[in-house]
Amino acid sequence: MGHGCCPSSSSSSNSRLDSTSSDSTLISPQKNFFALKLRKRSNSFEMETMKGLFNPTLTPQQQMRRLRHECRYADGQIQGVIKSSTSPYVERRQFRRPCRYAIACCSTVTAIGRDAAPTATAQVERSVVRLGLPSKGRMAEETLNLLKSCQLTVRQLNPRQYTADIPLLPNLEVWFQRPKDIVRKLQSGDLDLGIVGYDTVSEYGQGNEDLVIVHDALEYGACRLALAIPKEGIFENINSIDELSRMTKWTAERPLRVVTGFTYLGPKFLKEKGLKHVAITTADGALESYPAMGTADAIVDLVSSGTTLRENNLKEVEGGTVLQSQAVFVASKRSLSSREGVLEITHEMLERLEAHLSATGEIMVTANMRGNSAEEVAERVLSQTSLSGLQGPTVSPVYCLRDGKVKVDYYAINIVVPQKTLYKSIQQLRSIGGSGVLVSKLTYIFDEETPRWRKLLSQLGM
Ligand SMILES: Nc1ncnc2c1ncn2[C@@H]1O[C@H](COP(=O)(O)OP(=O)(O)OP(=O)(O)O)[C@@H](O)[C@H]1O
Ligand SMILES: O=P(O)(O)OC[C@H]1O[C@H](OP(=O)(O)OP(=O)(O)O)[C@H](O)[C@@H]1O
Repeated sequence: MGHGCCPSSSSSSNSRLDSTSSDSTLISPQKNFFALKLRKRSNSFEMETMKGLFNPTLTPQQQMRRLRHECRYADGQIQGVIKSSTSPYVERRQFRRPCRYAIACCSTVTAIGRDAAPTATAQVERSVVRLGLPSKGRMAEETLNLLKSCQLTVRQLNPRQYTADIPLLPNLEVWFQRPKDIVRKLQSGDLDLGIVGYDTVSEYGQGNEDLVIVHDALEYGACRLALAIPKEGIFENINSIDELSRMTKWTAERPLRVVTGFTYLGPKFLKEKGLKHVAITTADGALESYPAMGTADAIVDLVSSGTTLRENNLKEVEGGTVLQSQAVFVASKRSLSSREGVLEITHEMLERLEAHLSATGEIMVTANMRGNSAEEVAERVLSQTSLSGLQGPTVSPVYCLRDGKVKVDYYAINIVVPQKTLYKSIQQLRSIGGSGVLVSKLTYIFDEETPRWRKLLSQLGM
């Protein structure tokens, strides 16, 4: 596989391309990596950079087509020449409309067929660590918000770009991908870390032992994968999975028709539950409409509030929950063990996530209290049910100067209390003589060493 870059894009026949500046080409030392700079001819200071990775599952032709498409999105008027000089595939393309931009591209794209499996063999050499985040959909925004709350703000220069970074973690690249692709790319080695729903890890990871859950409860994206059947008709008296499996109606000729987007977890679950005559069909959305349309008897789909099921006259049954899900932090064991920097970044991210999540919903309360000694003040505080704090109150003397002498009349107390019981805590503090109460938000609560980190190390055999 060659590596290098083309000179700035060559001029086109309409000679309006201006790309003599070396700035129009950005060279990445990584293989299979492309980088473009789009330069506005009239204003050489206005530049846009696009970075990306050649997708090994696409042919070079498909890849270049996608690249052209992306370039157009970067600016509605971009026209130019795309050139890939060192690869087996070289494209020179002129666009019809007048060119205002020059586009140069360096690549080492190789002719890997579309059907090439995303296995570890397709892994590119790189020194940077890669984190996959959901590019869109219901997980995207909350993922970015969570990272931001942990001071791991993701910086995306252009909303159409698939890459971004986290300034606090310099050796990390962020890749925005569809949740299922994050799981696939962790397995193929194209990503090292990811944040997705546990349902997605389970469905697309299919028990792959290389995937390891680093943090299993990021506290958003909560839902469950569940079997649901119509409330009425033949299912009126069926309220459990056992009752469903005992229905004599289902035969090899007329099986229970189940529609699901979870074609790995769904059938596996039904088999484990002893349902013998089942025909699975797959669909992408609006599964709840299938039973009413008569195209399925049951569905296996995600449920969170249950509204969609209710509105479509469907019900869950006892024992019909395939799995409970929420957002998780997942990693490739292979990357953790062998790629430099992955373990360190994982540790820092895990510590920040845990400390932030521990602090969520907790409030720091500081107050002054008169007393004869720290012990006596502590006793008074501990006599109140809502003032015990995480490990008990911190009580420290407040020194003041009186008649030329240092005296202690007051003690400052610090306690962490749940936000929910804040008002009760304040009332209890006042009742034991607390005054000057300050309330402040907590960013992190760092524990000694997180059990999740110890568990991860043991899973890695460390
Ligand atoms: N009520 C819900 N319905 C569906 N997903 C939910 C729900 N609540 C939380 N989630 C989480 O959000 C994820 C779905 O996000 P999204 O809809 O963006 O993904 P997707 O449909 O898999 O995306 P794509 O179709 O582009 O691959 C689920 O995998 C799950 O973890
Ligand atoms: O229990 P509820 O809160 O009603 O949520 C459940 C619904 O949400 C999801 O659909 P989504 O809105 O993501 O659309 P989709 O089916 O097209 O993916 C899921 O597939 C259910 O249909």
